Amino acid sequence: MKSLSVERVGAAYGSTRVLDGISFHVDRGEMLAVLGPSGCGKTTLLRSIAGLHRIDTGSIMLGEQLIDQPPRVYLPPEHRRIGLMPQEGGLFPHLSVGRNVGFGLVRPSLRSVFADRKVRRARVAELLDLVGLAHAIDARPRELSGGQQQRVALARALAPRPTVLLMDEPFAALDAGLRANIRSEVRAMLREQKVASILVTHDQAEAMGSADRVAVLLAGRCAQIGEPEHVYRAPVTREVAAFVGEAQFVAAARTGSHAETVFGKVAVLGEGHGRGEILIRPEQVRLASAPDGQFQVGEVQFSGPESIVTVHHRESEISVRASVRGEVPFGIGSIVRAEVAQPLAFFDSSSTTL
Ligand SMILES: Nc1ncnc2c1ncn2[C@@H]1O[C@H](COP(=O)(O)OP(=O)(O)OP(=O)(O)O)[C@@H](O)[C@H]1O
Repeated sequence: MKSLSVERVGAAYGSTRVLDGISFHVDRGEMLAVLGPSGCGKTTLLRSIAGLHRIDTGSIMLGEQLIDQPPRVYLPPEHRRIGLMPQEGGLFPHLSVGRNVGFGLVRPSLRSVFADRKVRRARVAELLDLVGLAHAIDARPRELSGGQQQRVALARALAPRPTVLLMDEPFAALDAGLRANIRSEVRAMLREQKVASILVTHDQAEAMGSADRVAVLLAGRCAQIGEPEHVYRAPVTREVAAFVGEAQFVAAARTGSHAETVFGKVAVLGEGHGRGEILIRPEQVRLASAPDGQFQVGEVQFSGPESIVTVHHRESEISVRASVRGEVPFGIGSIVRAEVAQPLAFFDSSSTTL
């Protein structure tokens, strides 16, 4: 069941177009991550859905309700059942944790649901319990850690039972370890509460690891939307490929569903004929010591559980980076054989270049 449908939405600041015909939907309990370079319009997209920025074309539906369709329909933010969780939590420092969580329950559109003070109190207690902070109800935000403050912000956003939760870089201020924990807790809670959500992030691993689907926004357009693994393995353009992970492009000549490359004949996605490039991710390259190998090790970069090994093709200018888990069994100058996991994405010479 669709919780949010965005159809051909356009938005601008003055004469500068920022969103250009964006369409997607988010199902109940589903998380969509929006990835894209700085300035591509991610925040504007969230603000438009929340009603904080007026769109100029297209339409937005919340469940079955049309909430935006210029110039006729525009439901103000306080009447949209949409929660917003900003980067820094944005808690009110002078209010207790409990009052922060209860803040959104007194808005006019919720008067009928949360009119009774007892009902509001019960909802606040329920939410604080859900995020594991029932004991902190009377504390001030400054008495809590960064991670706890983000959990309060989540409780506050969820308290009014929003249909959709919008999160704008919600974990950016947290350090790496804490971030991974909070992220999976939040994901589990949203799934359990069946709240549809949109997560805006710069962090590719965060998007890939927590979202059900990923949308890549480039210059105000949705370049690709799909399951994380699909977007990663089968990006539609070189730009998308480079945006969702380390992308290496290696010359190839395609015949049908195969291509000739420095790795030999490889299977490629799709069919066609002509010159172009295959996409290779570092973890798709497998290296093995072999005196008759075609590659020579140029550099070994240790980085904890895996190392990045750069190998040079002995008969061309081509180099690729391979990720090797654990101990690297060969040193600089070693001759190795390189194989790639298939099938690989293929881009025609004529398609967009980076
Ligand atoms: N209030 C504003 N007035 C004019 N231009 C704006 C305004 N807010 C944003 N912009 C411009 O609109 C474009 C999109 O901005 P937006 O903040 O939506 O991008 P973003 O993808 O969220 O960027 P970031 O990842 O850096 O937060 C940018 O070029 C930005 O400079």
